[in-house]
Amino acid sequence: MIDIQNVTKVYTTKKKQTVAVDNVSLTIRDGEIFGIIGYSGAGKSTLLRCLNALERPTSGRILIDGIDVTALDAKELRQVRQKIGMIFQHFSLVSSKTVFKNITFALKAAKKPKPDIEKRVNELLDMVGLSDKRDAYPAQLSGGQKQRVGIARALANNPTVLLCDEATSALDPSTTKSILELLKKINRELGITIVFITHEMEVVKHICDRVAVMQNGKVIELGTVYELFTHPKEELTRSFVHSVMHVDLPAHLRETHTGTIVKIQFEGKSATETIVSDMLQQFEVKGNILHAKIEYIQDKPLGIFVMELIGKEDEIQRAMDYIAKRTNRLEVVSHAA
Ligand SMILES: Nc1ncnc2c1ncn2[C@@H]1O[C@H](COP(=O)(O)OP(=O)(O)OP(=O)(O)O)[C@@H](O)[C@H]1O
Repeated sequence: MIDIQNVTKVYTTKKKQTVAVDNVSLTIRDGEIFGIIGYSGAGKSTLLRCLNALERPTSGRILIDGIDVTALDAKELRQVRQKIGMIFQHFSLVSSKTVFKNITFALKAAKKPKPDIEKRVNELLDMVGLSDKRDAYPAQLSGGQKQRVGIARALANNPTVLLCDEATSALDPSTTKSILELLKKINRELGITIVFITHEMEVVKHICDRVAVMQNGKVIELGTVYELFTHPKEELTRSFVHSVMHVDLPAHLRETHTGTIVKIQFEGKSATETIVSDMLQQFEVKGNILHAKIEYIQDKPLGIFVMELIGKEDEIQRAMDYIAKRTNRLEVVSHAA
């Protein structure tokens, strides 16, 4: 378990003081994939770097499996760091060394015997699907392959925690997906706790169990990914959710419609029920679907429908009340013209 207790990090330069992390407290459970999302400058990297003591907090404590990493001397820190792997946005590979050498580096640093090193590197290359690239140099690899080497290197010493600093931000969408799938597999099969920082809600949706939203050094919202997608409380969280779930209508549709336009959110069970067709059968209204999107988040459905309801005013109201009762989430986008 990672227990972050009242962590503050202040950078002091000649000109100014920056509070990069502002009194953050979080508990990250064993075996979960925990996301930290925020825009540039929110303090995500600084907080992540505090977890493996690349940065020392100005105040507060971080306990990893009960060990206070903020209070270790250099030797103790080296030992603890072997249990905390890290991968980076720009991979941080040594360009003059082969894939094999890049990975052995971590094992040599941990003073592993030579025959063990050879065996372990082959295992790792197999795990990340790069056995055929053992003798290639980083320049001969694609971005996704470089990140796979980064992952193999981070896992070399069997860490219990893997820190991911914008690990897919330099990759295209399909390569991002394959790296996220690999990380999920590692989490599932090896039970490694993953902390993933990102500015992309799509990534959070794909991989995380829980997520903290950071702004100006503070955690402003925390919950399971499904909770945040279905009931975002803060404006910033809503805008992150909107970036994935957006169902904006073209302006001309808003202008030319004759009926009442409603937006309906279906969550969990309600997404699998025949609510719309029941409504159309029970009330004298016609429904015209203008926009619809269903996402599966943590394997649970979340649907957003934008519909135009056409009929008499009181019948539309009764139809809307019916849907609101069964879904709890109905919003009138625009009244009948
Ligand atoms: N070494 C440093 N010295 C001074 N200020 C720093 C240092 N590192 C970060 N900062 C400042 O701390 C704040 C938080 O930066 P941080 O890199 O943690 O944010 P972030 O959310 O990870 O953003 P990004 O994704 O752009 O890295 C920013 O205002 C940044 O300028």
